[in-house]
Amino acid sequence: MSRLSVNINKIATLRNARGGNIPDVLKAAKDCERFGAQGITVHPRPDERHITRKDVYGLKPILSTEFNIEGYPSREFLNMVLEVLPAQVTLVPDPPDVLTSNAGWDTVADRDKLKEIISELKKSGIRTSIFVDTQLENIRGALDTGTDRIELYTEPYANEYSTNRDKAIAPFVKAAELANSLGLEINAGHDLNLENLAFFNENIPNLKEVSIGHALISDALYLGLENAIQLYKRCLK
Ligand SMILES: CC(=O)[C@@H](O)[C@H](O)COP(=O)(O)O
Ligand SMILES: NCC(=O)COP(=O)(O)O
Repeated sequence: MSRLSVNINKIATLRNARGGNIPDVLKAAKDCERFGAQGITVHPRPDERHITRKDVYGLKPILSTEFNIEGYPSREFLNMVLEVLPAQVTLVPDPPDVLTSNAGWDTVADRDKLKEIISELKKSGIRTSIFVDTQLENIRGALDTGTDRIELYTEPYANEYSTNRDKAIAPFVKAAELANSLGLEINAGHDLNLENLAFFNENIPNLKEVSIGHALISDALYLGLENAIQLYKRCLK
């Protein structure tokens, strides 16, 4: 069964809109765990538009499930995660001003840089994952970086799902089969939702974990957080 890590960025977006502490991001993270989340994901960005450094430090001691921190590996980011020591760090190649993540790593061109960073993180006992698209050379290249896992960037799947879901899933199945054969573990995320998640999970062999934020928190406005988390988990059975 694949595990659900709830990305709480959007709860912080709402909080930051007024500058106070409503909603309380740390409490929301604990509530997500209580409602069944098997992990909490955050993606602190340099402008702290949602998750702040303070949130990252505040979350670590209170979480009882897997803490996954995503981000671009600037020296500042690396120093923070090496202090906080989450269970998993997901490296994402985002420039600082990007609206949201929109590409995976070029694992061939960035191999040496990724290798060095991944080795540093692994020495501290942190599991590593790198955000990648489905190009097979990027999956093969991921192996050379020494990463434990890849996170498949699922926006192209989500975009095509409603027009042709078989076509949408095909490159992901190929990428997952190759990753499995290389011994790379597989996570996935970006724009997964209640409509497209079950089909993705059914078709991707050995999918370890999905991280979902935007759609799940949006659904929670209508369904409530507990119901939303339970409905997403049902798609992962
Ligand atoms: C790597 C990834 O797909 C997610 O972390 C996504 O980038 C969420 O970030 P935002 O919430 O800032 O859009
Ligand atoms: N790694 C993907 C993630 O954490 C959440 O992405 P999204 O569901 O907000 O698109």
